[in-house]
Amino acid sequence: MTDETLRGYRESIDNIDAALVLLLAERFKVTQAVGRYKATSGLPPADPDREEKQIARLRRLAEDARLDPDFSEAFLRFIIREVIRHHERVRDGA
Ligand SMILES: C=C(O[C@@H]1C=C(C(=O)O)C=C[C@H]1O)C(=O)O
Repeated sequence: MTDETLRGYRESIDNIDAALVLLLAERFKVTQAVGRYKATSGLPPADPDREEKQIARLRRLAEDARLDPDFSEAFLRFIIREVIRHHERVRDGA
């Protein structure tokens, strides 16, 4: 690999990281709206059935994309944990 090749790879990594942050920001925008809806409707912050369906779907997608499904599951669970924390805060009026 040359320095020029490395520079090109890193340019791509920078773009991908930027896309990931923008996608996450959009996801949290939507989940915060869901949190407000749940709080006003008396629904619980977490929905384990929905989570398991999402995780199973993501694992299948990861396998198709040749990405480690365990890593994908851990990543999604990390995000969902943060979403539920937000929902609890909204429910508690914090
Ligand atoms: C966003 C929701 O709330 C929680 C967060 C989820 C997520 O981030 O994917 C999924 C289920 C819920 O535990 C939801 O119920 O749809």
